Parts: sequence; C-alpha cells; structure tokens
Amino acid sequence: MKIGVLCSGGDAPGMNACLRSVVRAAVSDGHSVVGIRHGYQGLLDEHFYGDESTGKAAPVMSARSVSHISERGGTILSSSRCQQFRSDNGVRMAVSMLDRHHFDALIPIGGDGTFRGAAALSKAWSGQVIGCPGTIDNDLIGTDFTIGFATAVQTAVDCIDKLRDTAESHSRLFLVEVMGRHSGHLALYTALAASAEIACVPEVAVIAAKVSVRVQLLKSLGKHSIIVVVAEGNREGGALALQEKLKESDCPYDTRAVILGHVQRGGSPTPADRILATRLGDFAVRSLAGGTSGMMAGQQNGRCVLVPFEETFSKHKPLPEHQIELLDRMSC
Ligand SMILES: Nc1ncnc2c1ncn2[C@@H]1O[C@H](COP(=O)(O)OP(=O)(O)OP(=O)(O)O)[C@@H](O)[C@H]1O
Ligand SMILES: O=P(O)(O)OC[C@H]1O[C@](O)(CO)[C@@H](O)[C@@H]1O
Repeated sequence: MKIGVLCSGGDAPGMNACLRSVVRAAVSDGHSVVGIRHGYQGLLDEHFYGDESTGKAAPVMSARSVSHISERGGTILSSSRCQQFRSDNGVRMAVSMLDRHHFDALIPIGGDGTFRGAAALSKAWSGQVIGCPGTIDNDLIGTDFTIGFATAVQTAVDCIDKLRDTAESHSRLFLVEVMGRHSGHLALYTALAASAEIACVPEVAVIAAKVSVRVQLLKSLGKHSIIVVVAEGNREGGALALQEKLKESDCPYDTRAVILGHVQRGGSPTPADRILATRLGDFAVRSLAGGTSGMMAGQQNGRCVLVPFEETFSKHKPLPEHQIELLDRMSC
C-alpha cells in the first residue's frame, strides 16, 4: 500500500512520535509512506515531505527519515488550518490529487476539525482513511486521551507551580488562562494536578458572582493564595474579563491574570504521550490491512479501538463529573 500521512489543526506534542510510528510500522509491514506537508493544505498544493531536497514528486519516507523525532515537539511535517478543504470543491481536489499519485490510504493526525475533514474525504474517496487523535484539547469521544493532552497539562502545571510561589509570597489571587475554546478538559486536569482552588470551564455556567462568593469563603478559611484556572472558552470570558468582574465584586485578594497561550502546545512530549502516539500510529497502520476506513484509532481502558469518525465529534466529550467535585472538596 502507498500511505499518505499528515498533521492538521493545532500542533500537539507527540505528533512526531505518531509519525515515526506510522512510518516504522508501514516499513515493517512492506508498505510505503509519503508525508504530506501543512495538513490538508498540502493535499491541495501537492506539497510532500522531502520534495524540496530530493526534487522527486512524493518521496517515500524511509525508516531512518524519522530517527530521533519522538522527543521533538511540534510536527516535522508542519500543520495548517485550511479553509479551502472545508468546501466540497476542496475535498474533490484532494481526491483527485490522491488518485493522481496512486495513494491507497491516508492517515490524518489531528483534532475534531481534522476528523470532520477526514469523514468528508472518506465518503468521497475510494481509498482508506484512518485518523490518529492529536490535539491538546482531549475533546474527542472514543479515546480516553488524545496525543498531546498529557504534555499540555504538564506544561500548564509547571507554570502554575511557579505562579503559586509568587501568589503565596504576596497573598495574591492568580487567574491563569489555559487553552480550550469549547472544552474544559485541559483546564480541569490542570487545576486538579496543580492544586488550584477553582476551575472555570466552558461546560459549566461559572458566573463571576459565584466565583467571588467562593473566594470569600476560601479567604475566611485562611488561604494565603488562590489559583483560578480559566479555560479560554469560559462563558464569562477569559482570565482578563473575569479579573475585571472579580474586582467589581470586592475580591479580598490582590489579583493578577496570566494567559499561558501557545506555550501549552510546544515542548517535548511526556513519556505517556510518546507511548500513546506510538501505539496509535502502529495500530492505525495495522488496521489498514484489514480494509478498515472512516475510523479513528483510539485507546480506551488501555486497549486500542476503532471508532467511526462521526462518533468522535458529533457529541461534546463530557468532563469527568467526579473530578469537578474532587476539586471543590480539595480546595477548602
Ligand atoms: N467540517 C469540515 N469539513 C471539512 N474539513 C474540515 C471541517 N472542519 C475542519 N476541517 C479541516 O480540518 C482542519 C483542522 O481543523 P481545526 O482547525 O478545527 O483543528 P483540529 O483538527 O480541531 O485541531 P485542534 O483541536 O488543535 O484545534 C481545518 O483547517 C480544515 O481544513
Ligand atoms: O493556533 P490557533 O489557531 O491560535 O489555535 C488555538 C486553538 O487551538 C487549540 O489550542 C487546540 O490546538 C485550542 O485549544 C485553541 O483554542
């Protein structure tokens, strides 16, 4: 088989480990792999990994071409958010490119948007499409965790541990904004791991007045410092907006807002992300041999599973309720 592989949407730590796994598994099973640059944009532009240096159209990636990339953040293939691919015409163009270059299968690595695109492609194209979940958002149903999530939590926790030092020294309240436009997984796991007092997530209607009451209570319990983790998609706004509202409600602490931003997407993946990426890349390649298509390769309770693309994004992945309660109980 000739397999195309691409990274799409926001980059996530572990995408390189997944790419290495796809290439090594394919070589081991006698397939050839071509890397596509810049996600779906590369499908439309016929932009392949290595074609700049070899001058060859669609050069095959050797096992050695992916040596020592697992530890690197970002993606060596480059990623993109490609508007043109969202249209029927964009998908048709991609199909004709894949056929012109005689691809048999495609492995897109990305988040929910990437899988929406993959679902459209697998309906329009006769080749096989199997996706690997790569996003720091952990917002895909059908896999316990997405590649990159664990590293992003680690990065955010490292930052908050440092902020706690200064928060304690100055008796301050820090509002720390983490990524997550529609999903609070990153905010909730970060808050729990960093022993934050409060998490404001898009899934729960956290109003500033309620946060304020909670903060007053924590003050009365003798807390020197408070960390509030705010998902960027929080309904009352991000960290800066919430800071303004808290000030209006007589917050008993001096407050500061910190936006972690894209720092959460970078850096070397944790061992957990490297292992997840390696398992899922290998599983995606092995699943192709069975003729499977239109599926995500995920991991549930330690087992590799195949989940139809539509199931991964058609519903919102719920937050673990018990973790919300746990955070509340621990913060007093
Ligand atoms: N409904 C859709 N139909 C076709 N293609 C889509 C659709 N939605 C998204 N895509 C394609 O997938 C790409 C990646 O999607 P998006 O930008 O939403 O990132 P993502 O995969 O969700 O990753 P992240 O979680 O990091 O944001 C888009 O740029 C677009 O090319
Ligand atoms: O790089 P961009 O386009 O600013 O993307 C930001 C978005 O991507 C994500 O980080 C996922 O990768 C979201 O949490 C965030 O809202």
